[in-house]
Amino acid sequence: MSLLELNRIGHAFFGRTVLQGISLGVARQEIVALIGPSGSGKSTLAHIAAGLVDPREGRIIRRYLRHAMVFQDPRLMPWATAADNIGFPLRLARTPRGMRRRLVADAALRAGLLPEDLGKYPSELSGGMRQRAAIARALATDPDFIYFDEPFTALDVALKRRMQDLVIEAAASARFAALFITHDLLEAIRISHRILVLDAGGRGIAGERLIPGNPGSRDDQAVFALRQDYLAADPLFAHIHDIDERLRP
Ligand SMILES: Nc1ncnc2c1ncn2[C@@H]1O[C@H](COP(=O)(O)OP(=O)(O)OP(=O)(O)O)[C@@H](O)[C@H]1O
Repeated sequence: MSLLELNRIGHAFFGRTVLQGISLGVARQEIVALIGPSGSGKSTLAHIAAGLVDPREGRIIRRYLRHAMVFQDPRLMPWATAADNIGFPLRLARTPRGMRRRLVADAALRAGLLPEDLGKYPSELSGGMRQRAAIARALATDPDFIYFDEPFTALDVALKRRMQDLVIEAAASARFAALFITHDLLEAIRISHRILVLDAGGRGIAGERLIPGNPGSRDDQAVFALRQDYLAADPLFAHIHDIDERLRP
C-alpha cells in the first residue's frame, strides 16, 4: 500500500490550469523522482501533496506518520544558529531540551555538518552547509516521508553529487520514502527507484520508468549511459527541457 497516494489531482491559479488528472503513488521506502519541464507544476504538486496548498480537484491519501520538506532555498532563520534551526521543528513539537540536543547533533552528523558548525549562523555557512542544515532539520524529526523540491539546483556539480549521496545514504539508513522533484535527469536516475515524468502541457503523468538497481548501487557509467539512452531514444523524455509556457495553448 502506498505511503502517499494522489488521485486525479487538478489545480489552477487565477483560472489558469496548472495541473490536471495527476495520479501517483509512493511506496514505503521508495524514492520517486518527479521530473518535468520548467513551469509544468512540479512544485505546486509537491505543495499540494504535502498539504500546503489545497487542490481544486482530486484526493490525497497520506499514510505516513510524519513528513518533512527540503526546498531549493534552505529557508533557515538568519537570527538563529544552525543548531537552533535544525532543532526548530523539535521545539515546535515540545521535545525536551536534552533530547533535542541529542537529536540535533545526530541529524547534523548524518547531514555531514561538523560539531563546530552548529554554533554558526546561516550567514557564516557556505551554500552547501546551509543546505546540509536544511537536510539535518528534515532528518531531525525522524520523518518517514520527505518532500524534496529541487533541493540541489543552485549547487555546483561536485557539491550536488555529494548532497545526492547524502540523501541516498540517509534514505537507506533512516528508511524514509521521498518524492524528489528535479529537472535534472541525471540526478533523478542517481537518486530514485522510479522516475515519473509530468506531461509538458500539465495533463497528468506522461509516463514512468523504473530505474534498474538501487540508488547508491549504480555505477557512474551506467547512470550516464541510461541518461543518454533516455534523452536520445525515449520519447517520454523528449520535452523535459522545454519551458512549458511556450507549449501551452
Ligand atoms: N502561487 C501562485 N500563484 C499564481 N501562479 C502560480 C503560483 N505558484 C505557481 N504558479 C504558476 O504555476 C505554474 C507552475 O509552477 P510550479 O512552480 O509549480 O512549476 P515547476 O514545474 O515547479 O517549475 P520550475 O521547474 O521552474 O520550478 C507556473 O506557471 C507558475 O507561474
